[in-house]
Amino acid sequence: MKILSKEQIYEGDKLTAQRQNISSTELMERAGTQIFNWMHMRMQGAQVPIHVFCGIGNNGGDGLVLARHLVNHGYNVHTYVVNYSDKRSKDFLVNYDRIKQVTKEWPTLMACEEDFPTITPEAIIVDAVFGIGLNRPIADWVKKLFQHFRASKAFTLAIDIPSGLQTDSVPESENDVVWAGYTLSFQSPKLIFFLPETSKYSVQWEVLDIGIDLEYIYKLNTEAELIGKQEVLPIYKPRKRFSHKGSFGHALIVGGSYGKIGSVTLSSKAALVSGVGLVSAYVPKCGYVPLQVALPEAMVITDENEKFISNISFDITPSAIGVGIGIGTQDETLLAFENFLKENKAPLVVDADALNLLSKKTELLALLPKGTVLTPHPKELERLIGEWKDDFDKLNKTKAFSKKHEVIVVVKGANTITVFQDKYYVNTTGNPGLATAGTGDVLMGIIAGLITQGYEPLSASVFGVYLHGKAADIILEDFGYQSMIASYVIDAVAEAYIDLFKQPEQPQVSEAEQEES
Ligand SMILES: NC(=O)C1=CN([C@@H]2O[C@H](COP(=O)(O)OP(=O)(O)OC[C@H]3O[C@@H](n4cnc5c(N)ncnc54)[C@H](OP(=O)(O)O)[C@@H]3O)[C@@H](O)[C@H]2O)[C@H](O)CC1
Ligand SMILES: [K+]
Repeated sequence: MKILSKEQIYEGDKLTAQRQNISSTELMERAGTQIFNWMHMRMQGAQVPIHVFCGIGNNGGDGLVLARHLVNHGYNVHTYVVNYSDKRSKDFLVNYDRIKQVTKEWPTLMACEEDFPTITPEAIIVDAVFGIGLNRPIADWVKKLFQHFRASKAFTLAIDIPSGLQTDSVPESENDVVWAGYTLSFQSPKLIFFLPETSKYSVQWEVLDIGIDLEYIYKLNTEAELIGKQEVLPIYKPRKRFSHKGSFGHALIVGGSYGKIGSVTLSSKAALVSGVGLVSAYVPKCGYVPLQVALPEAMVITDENEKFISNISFDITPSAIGVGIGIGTQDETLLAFENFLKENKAPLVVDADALNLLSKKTELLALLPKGTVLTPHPKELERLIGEWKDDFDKLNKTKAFSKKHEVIVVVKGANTITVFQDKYYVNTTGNPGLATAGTGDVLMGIIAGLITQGYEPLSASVFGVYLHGKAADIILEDFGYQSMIASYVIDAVAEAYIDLFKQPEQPQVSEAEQEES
């Protein structure tokens, strides 16, 4: 799913109105009605107090449409206009008139703290104060209103985006923002739903379809894309009936040091379950027995050194190489890595300590083949690109780094983001159970394994991140967040592949809709 910028969203509204020959007021009616349908399906007329707080722009206008429908359906609704400016939008005014026609209880105008209503914890707050039009610091009393929402402990439903957030920046203080339990977003999810610093403001989100012109969306090139099953299915390469193990390449996993051989075992096994034909592991001598015992499917090549890698040399021709897990940052290993990079022609995935070696000697970056995949966790990323001010700065710096060195950077996190050239691929699978030893080794093995099978490095990264997260989601039911370990994730990769071809569940249909049909 494409993640549109604010400018692209406004453009989509305009084009839709033109091409469908509807007014912006009608588009707002669709938006507000969709929110109403969503609530009505869940609430079925329940008399819970609903407080709808509307700003004076189009986000507020959506709120007024919703409030009118709630009134018309007999809900216990209170509507407020948060009067932070005199410059009301045209469609806000149209809907301000319309709601006055359906109720004697006109919206309450609010202009200072004294106007705040009491909100009980069992009430529902609808936040339609600011949408994507927020463009400057917010008045103090409005910030206080947001804090009043939070202090009430009432369930908060944000329309389009939690008020106080902008689509392309991180707020200065968490007190300046509405903390929404749920956000119903129009047309496109917002990038801030997926970034570590801003995702907490919208615990859950959903996109509502308001009928934006499909051709416009289809042709649009967006900076960010959300990666789910629909996006990875076209990447998947079906197997031919007459294929054999030679058809799926030979992966080489280079890594390990004394006490850290397990990382290579995990990566090699992950490469195997991703579908490679052959896997070899290159480890220091001390890794020979453990690997042969733990993973009989793998072949093992040993370094001349007992405890760490000192000279990466082998006489096989791997289709792709994954390097770095458990390798350490010894000077001898750095030299071995440098010599390896000077000779190597195979596509590469670089992880863990090999990333730290790159940060230690940045000249090595020039030796990476084009399209090399780097898979840093936040600390490793910081060593590569330097400190960042906030999540947007981090993404911009990563993008610049990716362009400069012509590499793909997989920024690992709750929503792993693969960055390549001008684009962000935001993954949707995975869960906090993955915050455990060895899961990074598994991811590296899967990505290296996919490249080995002939996937382009970018596709392998996006698909690999998806499969890895999906495997973790599948085993969540059995192991929970606490007891999930990396080996179980490997075991579930098979199920993650199979899940690609499962039919989606039928959407939930409300009783009201069933009766109508
Ligand atoms: N396709 C869609 O997604 C649709 C979305 N809709 C809804 O429209 C909003 C965006 O509406 P907009 O009117 O552009 O903006 P807001 O409602 O967010 O803000 C209103 C105006 O407030 C001014 N502003 C901005 N920041 C501040 C501030 N800190 N203090 C005071 N005032 C501020 C600004 O106007 P200025 O001219 O004064 O700069 C804003 O324009 C979107 O989020 C959806 O909810 C449509 O209803 C349907 C289609
Ligand atoms: K809002």
